[in-house]
Amino acid sequence: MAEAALRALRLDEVWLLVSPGNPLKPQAGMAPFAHRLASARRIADGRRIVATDWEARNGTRYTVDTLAVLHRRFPRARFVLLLGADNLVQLPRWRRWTELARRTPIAVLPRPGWTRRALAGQAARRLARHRRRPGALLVLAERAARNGGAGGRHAPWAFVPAAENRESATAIRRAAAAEGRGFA
Ligand SMILES: Nc1ncnc2c1ncn2[C@@H]1O[C@H](COP(=O)(O)OP(=O)(O)OP(=O)(O)O)[C@@H](O)[C@H]1O
Ligand SMILES: O=C(O)c1ccc[n+]([C@@H]2O[C@H](COP(=O)([O-])O)[C@@H](O)[C@H]2O)c1
Repeated sequence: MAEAALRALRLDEVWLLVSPGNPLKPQAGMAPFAHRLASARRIADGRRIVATDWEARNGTRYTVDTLAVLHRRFPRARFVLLLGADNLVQLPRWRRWTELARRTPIAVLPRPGWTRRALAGQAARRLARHRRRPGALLVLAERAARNGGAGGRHAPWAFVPAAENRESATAIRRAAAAEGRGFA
């Protein structure tokens, strides 16, 4: 997902923001934060794909708050929020999601069983007039920043056509539990 986004959106870096706890997911069965961070670090290359404990260090759990802190801390950087298609379906349940989508460009990657539903879902319909092609996201974000940034236009979003990947954290947790492996 990170590699496809790097290429399609022409990003400088992808940050894997390891969540201290998704506000909409039960903690039960979740690997401890340190294990999840270590696991993300193993798949990152430490150069263009970087795993980070930013949310844990800054005390934010809701993405709208995390991005507000990131924008303040790195005012010259242009951030794009990368989401799997399942999360676009869920987006209307996120805290202050319309504000999040207005301020932050979003790129959605396909996920088996979710892509079609996501592109026909509530968030996609509500944001339809702000949809652009992937290559345009950063150009538009740069233009918006030059014209006054957050107070200006609605941020764009895009669907990134990429190969689908069947992996799922739930399936990995289930397989580990069934084999009595716990968290590797
Ligand atoms: N196979 C996948 N294809 C596309 N996006 C994915 C895939 N797996 C995870 N993602 C996306 O990566 C982000 C982090 O996902 P996470 O690490 O929670 O895995 P998950 O498989 O979605 O977890 P769970 O199974 O617990 O719901 C989310 O935006 C999710 O949509
Ligand atoms: O801000 C919210 O209300 C919100 C609700 C659900 C999920 N998120 C974030 O979405 C990201 C993906 O969640 P997950 O569990 O699918 O990896 C993770 O950073 C979560 O904190 C954020």
